[in-house]
Amino acid sequence: MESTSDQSISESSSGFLSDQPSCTKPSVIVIGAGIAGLAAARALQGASFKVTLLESRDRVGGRILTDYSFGFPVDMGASWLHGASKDNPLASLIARLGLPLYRTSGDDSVLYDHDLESYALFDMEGLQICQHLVAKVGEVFEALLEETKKVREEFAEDMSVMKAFSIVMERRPELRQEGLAHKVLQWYLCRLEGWFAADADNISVQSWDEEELLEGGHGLMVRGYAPVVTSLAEGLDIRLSHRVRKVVRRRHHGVRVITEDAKIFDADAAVIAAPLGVLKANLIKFEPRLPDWKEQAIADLAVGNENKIALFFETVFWPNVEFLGVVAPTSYSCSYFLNLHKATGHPVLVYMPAGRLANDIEHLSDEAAASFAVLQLKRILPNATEPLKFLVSHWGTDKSSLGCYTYDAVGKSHDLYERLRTPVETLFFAGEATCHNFPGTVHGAFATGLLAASECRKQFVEHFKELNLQPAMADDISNELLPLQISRM
Ligand SMILES: Cc1cc2nc3c(=O)[nH]c(=O)nc-3n(C[C@H](O)[C@H](O)[C@H](O)COP(=O)(O)OP(=O)(O)OC[C@H]3O[C@@H](n4cnc5c(N)ncnc54)[C@H](O)[C@@H]3O)c2cc1C
Ligand SMILES: NCCCNCCCNCCCN
Repeated sequence: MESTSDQSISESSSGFLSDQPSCTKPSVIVIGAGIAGLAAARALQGASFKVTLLESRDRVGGRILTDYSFGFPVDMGASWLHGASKDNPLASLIARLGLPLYRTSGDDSVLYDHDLESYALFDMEGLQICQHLVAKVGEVFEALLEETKKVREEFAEDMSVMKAFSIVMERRPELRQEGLAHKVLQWYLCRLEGWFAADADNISVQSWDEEELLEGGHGLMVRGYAPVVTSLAEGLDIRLSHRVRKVVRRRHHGVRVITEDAKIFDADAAVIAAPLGVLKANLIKFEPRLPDWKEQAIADLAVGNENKIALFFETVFWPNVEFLGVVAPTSYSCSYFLNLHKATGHPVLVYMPAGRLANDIEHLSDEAAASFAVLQLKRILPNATEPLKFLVSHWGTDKSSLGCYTYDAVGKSHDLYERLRTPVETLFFAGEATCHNFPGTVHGAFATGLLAASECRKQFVEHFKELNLQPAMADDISNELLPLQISRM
């Protein structure tokens, strides 16, 4: 299947497009060993395909990255299961692996993965803000969001969430907040921007609430997400450090995939499970070019940024709450720290900037980024100690991600996710950016991997009748019902 120069090309694809039915196994190349690529590869292998997974990094998991250098797991990418219930496509796997969850929020919270059960908000002078004010401003924020729905019905043209807010404030001056309440409102906005990984002046008011939120609230993966990807990767033919640079659709021989060091892989089909950021930057060339509608979807979907700065301290010196926040006059200057001690018992705070702030911090050295996070902490807890160790993510500039996850930009339709997913001949597309219902999530990406596998199998099933290809849902990732282990109900 693999060869190393353009001159000596191995012809190992089964000749799917020839007239004769084939009795050799159909072959597929999956590009990208994130959760979507792993799910697709596993399901296709279970369906009797010969599967080769090409991964640019020297590890699997993609935007799932559990770091163990503190001596215990810390997720530097995804860390929540959004929708901690049996309806989640990942629930059965997580339950079977016995991975505990710590629920940080119930359903329908205005803060998505948090609620107001366990937190401490401070102003820049270190004064804690009374919970009554926080709850009251939360209600105002919800009212503002509700009012933006009326605005979008009135205007034919899309606009940003920020612009819609300002129209609402003009009309409903009683919703405007002054002084400390204004700063708390900015903090709510900062958390909305964190959820979408984009600034409110870039998020579409038409589409921001199109995604589906599964029931069950939001559960932190207490032992990290790594065991999920490790279990999916088991037994697969994964070629690490294989960065794909070209995908060629061939007339009679399926697909040829070429890596940056000129290795060539031929197969009957390919699943493209590389991140949208990578596709947008044209790091993978398609020959012939992808159809216009597909190129347009790649161009029009937007990728945001969110990073994590994990600070490992000798001891806990902060309040025993799930998160700490700093309010400020603009959402850009607000801060948010996740207290991992609450869920895991380890003295770690994770500072999470998003949008423009995440991009700006990503241009700093890791030391400067960690100092910036500690500075925000010292504003509210002047006796904060220096961390023993720190970790800094770089999702926006890492050329294997080039962004954190997808969001709906102003003037662009939510249908683009489906367009990005739609196959082109023998090319199937998977990944969070192809998920209409749950974009930007682990479970959404996982579901698209299974879907791509299922569509790929369907395309081949007629031609490979004799082989009796199995349904493209491997037994070990089926919907067996085991209960999730969840604390903080
Ligand atoms: C900071 C952060 C926090 C998040 N928090 C959460 C959360 O709490 N809960 C949640 O549900 N989701 C969260 N997400 C989103 C979630 O991580 C993603 O939606 C999901 O992991 C994406 O999976 P994927 O398989 O689509 O893409 P990826 O995981 O990015 O996989 C794509 C793979 O393709 C590889 N690749 C790239 N280019 C090439 C190439 N040229 N050739 C070969 N391989 C290539 C990459 O290395 C990668 O392994 C978060 C993301 C980030 C960054
Ligand atoms: N409160 C911390 C925010 C962590 N970000 C997780 C967001 C995961 N995806 C959101 C999907 C939005 N479409």
